[in-house]
Amino acid sequence: MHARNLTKRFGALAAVNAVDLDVPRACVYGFLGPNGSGKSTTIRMLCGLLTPTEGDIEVLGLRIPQQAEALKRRIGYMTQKFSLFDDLSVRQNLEFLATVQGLSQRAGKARVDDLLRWYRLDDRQQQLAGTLSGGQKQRLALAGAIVHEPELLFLDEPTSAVDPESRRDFWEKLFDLADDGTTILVSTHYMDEAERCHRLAILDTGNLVADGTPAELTAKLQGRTYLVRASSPRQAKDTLASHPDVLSVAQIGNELRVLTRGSNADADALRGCLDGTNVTAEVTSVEPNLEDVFVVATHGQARREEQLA
Ligand SMILES: Nc1ncnc2c1ncn2[C@@H]1O[C@H](COP(=O)(O)OP(=O)(O)OP(=O)(O)O)[C@@H](O)[C@H]1O
Repeated sequence: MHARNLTKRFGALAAVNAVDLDVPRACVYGFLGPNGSGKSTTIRMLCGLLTPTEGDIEVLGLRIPQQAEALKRRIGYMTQKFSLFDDLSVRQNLEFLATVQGLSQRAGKARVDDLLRWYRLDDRQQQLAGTLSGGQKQRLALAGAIVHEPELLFLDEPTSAVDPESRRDFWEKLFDLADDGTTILVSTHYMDEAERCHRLAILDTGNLVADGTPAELTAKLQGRTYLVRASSPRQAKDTLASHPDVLSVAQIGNELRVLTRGSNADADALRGCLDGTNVTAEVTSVEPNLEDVFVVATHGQARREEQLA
């Protein structure tokens, strides 16, 4: 799947701005970004639900939106709203979707039997979908999205409404699908989920601000992350945050995680910054993580906007 110069404007707002994307087959590709950064809008354009203002899209060898009709049967789409029929049973939901996707009654029944078993819903097949727990609804929605064995699956924040164990379980299912050759594009707010993806794109105010494997993205931040254990974390935080080379300081328990703008501000510079205050502190260099990548990627954009304003 490829997109070039993908742009969507709603009036004066560029919800998605000149985004280039390349998603390899059988890859779990993550889409990360703050609220309103354009993740859903991008996904909707890629699956042919929304027409771009500008740009070219090729999905599974088809030009989108021109060939969106031919794409429909080959993709699955699931959002956080799960789009289930609450008044139909678990089995009826899946059988309905199988019919909509053009499976014969026999093939549909066999496929639904398999899905109910794989997604551990076989003992609940007569239960109304509206009465399932969040995690069960999510499994049913995923089963529904893949009833026609799509080659490509779009998942728009599929785990927002479920507990951590259900999220983990859900991701196991995604990797099973990817192992079988399904390409998965998934948007998320959760760093632990982003960490699991084969590749990631970070969006901010409609712009693609970073992309690569999680390891590539974190490697770029080597030498910029520090842990500070201070006698007075709040005071140390205020002092460090005012240093021009410090991009962010986050308090985690009694420790501070400091992210610098470049390798100019090293551990000695941070210690120097706290000299002259009555705070005693221990500063150590730590490995960057994806949250750091996210902060850098989204801060950069905010800064550019400040400069433009
Ligand atoms: N149909 C529309 N008309 C006008 N503005 C829209 C429309 N759809 C989306 N937007 C705007 O485009 C921007 C991007 O929205 P989008 O839903 O793609 O973001 P998102 O990254 O998916 O956010 P979230 O994580 O909150 O779901 C937002 O400012 C939103 O208000």
